[in-house]
Amino acid sequence: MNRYFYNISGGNTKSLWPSAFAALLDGIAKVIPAALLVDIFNTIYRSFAEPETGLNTERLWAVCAILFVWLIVSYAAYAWLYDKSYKAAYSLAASGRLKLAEHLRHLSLGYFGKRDPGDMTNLLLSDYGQVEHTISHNVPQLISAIMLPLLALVGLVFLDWKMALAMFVAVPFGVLLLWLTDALQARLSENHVRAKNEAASRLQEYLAGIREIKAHNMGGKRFERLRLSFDRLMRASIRLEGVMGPLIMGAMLLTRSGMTIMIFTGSYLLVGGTLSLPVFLLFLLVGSRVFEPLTVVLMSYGEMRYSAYSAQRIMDVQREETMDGTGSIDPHGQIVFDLVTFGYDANAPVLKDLSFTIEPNTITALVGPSGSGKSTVTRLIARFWDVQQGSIKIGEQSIKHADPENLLKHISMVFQDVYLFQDTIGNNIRIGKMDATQEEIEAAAKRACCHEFISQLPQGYDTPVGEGGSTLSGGEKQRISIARALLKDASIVLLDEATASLDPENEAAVQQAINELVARKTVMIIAHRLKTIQNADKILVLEQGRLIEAGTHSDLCAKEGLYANLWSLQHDSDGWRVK
Ligand SMILES: Nc1ncnc2c1ncn2[C@@H]1O[C@H](COP(=O)(O)OP(=O)(O)OP(=O)(O)O)[C@@H](O)[C@H]1O
Repeated sequence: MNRYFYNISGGNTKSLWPSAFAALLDGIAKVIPAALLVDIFNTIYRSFAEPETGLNTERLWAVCAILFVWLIVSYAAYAWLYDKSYKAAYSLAASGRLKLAEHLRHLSLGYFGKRDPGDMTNLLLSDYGQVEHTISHNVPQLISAIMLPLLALVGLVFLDWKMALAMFVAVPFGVLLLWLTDALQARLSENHVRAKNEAASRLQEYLAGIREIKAHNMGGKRFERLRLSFDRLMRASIRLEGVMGPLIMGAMLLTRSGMTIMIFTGSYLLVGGTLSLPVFLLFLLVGSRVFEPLTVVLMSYGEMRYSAYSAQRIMDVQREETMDGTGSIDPHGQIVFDLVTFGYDANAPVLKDLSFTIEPNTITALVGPSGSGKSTVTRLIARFWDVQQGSIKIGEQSIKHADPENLLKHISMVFQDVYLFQDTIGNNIRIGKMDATQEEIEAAAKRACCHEFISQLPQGYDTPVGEGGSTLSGGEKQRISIARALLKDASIVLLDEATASLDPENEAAVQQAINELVARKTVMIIAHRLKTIQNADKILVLEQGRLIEAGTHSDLCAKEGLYANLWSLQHDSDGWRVK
């Protein structure tokens, strides 16, 4: 139970206390009118049983006054309960989501490779939603449902222990039934959450890939995957409700049977003359109050069990080890790879014993066949992953111990597949420097050769772009990402050169933008067309993750190795060149 509360509160159990206390007050407030009603009945009953004393109107008025005060106090308690429990739930979920998103930012990219993006979205939205609901609704109910019977039991035992025993005798059996089915409930909930996440992920995949699905006429196959996932969800839902429903109903009936047992016992004792009518009435009234929240909480037991798995999933991600470090790099230092071995899967190295040095303010090109590990090298410099063997140093600092924020502050990256956020063009450029002025943004855009096309758009820099930048051409997106990098003005530039697929006009503009970007920087460029890098200071040739050649263009041509071979194979038109 401790673990349950620990998990649903995201490790902050104290945040549940105000709502628990409010629920307790609310619970107490609920039994008071029952006791007062019995007093009213008692007063009226006595005026009939002992006519000579007459009706004690003063007492009746006093009880009415207390009832009135109770009304105000219970309203205040209820309002407080609402305020505390909802605030606790929503603020826990909001801060928890942000904390988790921040935590995700510090995880290795390898972690995301192992998980479905749809699953991560569900974790942040659906799982937190589930936990939010449990904290705002189920936890206060649970506290009220436990405390109320306990308080009632203590009070009623003094009044008539036999009646109190009759009232609560069935409760342990109801709880026992639930306890016995706990493991089954946990398994069914787990299956259901998994099926729900799977269906949401398939749906997300289907919508994100709708263009490809249409283009390749894949509707049938992909739709089949989607249909199957919905089918699995339906079966998991039926199993969850169909199996757990009767069991929970059984536990509820068992618990509620206490009321019937008590009525039988009360009638028997009343007839036998060992129980007074007002006390019997008091038991009936308190009983109806006590069993109501108990029943509600048993009904929501399934939901609480369900949210336990959601909370567990959230905590599992929270416990994932982050990429930490405190060191600062010297952005003007050498970049040194020393016997680096790395694989996305530790047992299948993609880079093997890789050693090289990049001098500051020089341009180094990475060349090699597809899959030889070029992109992997650039990702390792930015510490998207940590290496398994060897070390990467920038200046004297091993990046394994560098603060990732400090490291990335000094690196600009331009990828082939540019991602633009669903925001204005101006704000997409501003990502390079969040406090940039409009003038700085426009200056960067001019240097990246995108000011002209942006200015021609109806809303200029305020033009919104669709998620992923779907409303712009490939070349336009490339230039916006270069403008971002120019605005950032980092000392190290990692560039996945991507002009090959552009039309000549766009290509010339992107080439000019790249020239602006790489001037006076330490640059590592992945070259797809060798003509573009023939003037690089150093060319590294990779094959199957090993460095097989290194030198200038003329050195490598003279060697007549892989580079010379690739060079002679390429017949590209004139393109961008390192000056
Ligand atoms: N995120 C990843 N998870 C697992 N394996 C990966 C991942 N990224 C790349 N790989 C694998 O690592 C190897 C090297 O990939 P990398 O992208 O570094 O090669 P590359 O030389 O840049 O290729 P290309 O020129 O085609 O872009 C490939 O076998 C690739 O399948």
